[in-house]
Amino acid sequence: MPEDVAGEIPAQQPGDAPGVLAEPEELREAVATVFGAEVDLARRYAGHLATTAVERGLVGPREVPRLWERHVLNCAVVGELLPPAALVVDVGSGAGLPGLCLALARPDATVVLVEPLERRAIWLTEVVDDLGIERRVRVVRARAEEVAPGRPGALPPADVVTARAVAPLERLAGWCLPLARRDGLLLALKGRSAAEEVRAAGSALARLGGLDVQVLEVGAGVVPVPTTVVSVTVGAALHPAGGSRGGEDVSGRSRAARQHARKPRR
Ligand SMILES: C[S@@+](CC[C@H](N)C(=O)[O-])C[C@H]1O[C@@H](n2cnc3c(N)ncnc32)[C@H](O)[C@@H]1O
Repeated sequence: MPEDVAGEIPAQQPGDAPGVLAEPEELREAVATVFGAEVDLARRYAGHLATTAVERGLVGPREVPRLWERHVLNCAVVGELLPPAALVVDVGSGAGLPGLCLALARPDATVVLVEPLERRAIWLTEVVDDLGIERRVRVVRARAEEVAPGRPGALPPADVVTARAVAPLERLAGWCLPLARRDGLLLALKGRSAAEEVRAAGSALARLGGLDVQVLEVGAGVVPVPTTVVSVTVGAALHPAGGSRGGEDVSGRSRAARQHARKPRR
């Protein structure tokens, strides 16, 4: 058991049946703040990361002791940037980072996890089913370019497109900005390279239709190390005809229905 994984609930080991992974004592308050009523589901997701994701090569075994701080919480705090009842498309989800963390931190959101690798998409589908959140999380096995407007597999325009560790900002923007509605956001989790990437990609972002590029820190005062996010707003140039979302989202619920939806069952 990793030294910093504490709690009454035994920690998971590769080879164990998926269960829960308790957060370290020093992160207990942060986890409760970020996940609220969904904390048990977050622990079960972390249990999957520590076992089945390691066994299937989605997560390195050395990441297990720092899953909560460096991965789950680091991603989940980005939930504070989502508008109410948002449709979120997470590009290159891998093991659900940040998409699944956001779905658990913000149960009012509907999340589409876009992941091209079959092994990862299968694992994501199994975890979504196990957590019982399939009504608000959908897994799409595709590259971002394949779900862009005009393609046969096009997704409805998202309020927010997220990505972590997928590609340099300029390439990422080329893939992600077309997936968002007009005035929607690309939120790219970028770490220390954020300001430098923004400088390097500046004129390309404008050419791609991105506006109001900002480097934000989220989770300050909640988690030990805030998360750095590059936020880019989608301008009218990308959606001259409007590009707003129609009546229904990927879950088949209207925006009004999502806004008034009660928290989904566990
Ligand atoms: C380094 S992993 C990061 C996974 C996860 N976002 C994380 O932070 O742990 C990059 C992921 O992006 C996916 N990917 C690469 N190119 C992509 C594309 N064009 N569209 C969607 N996903 C892509 C890969 O399959 C892989 O799962």
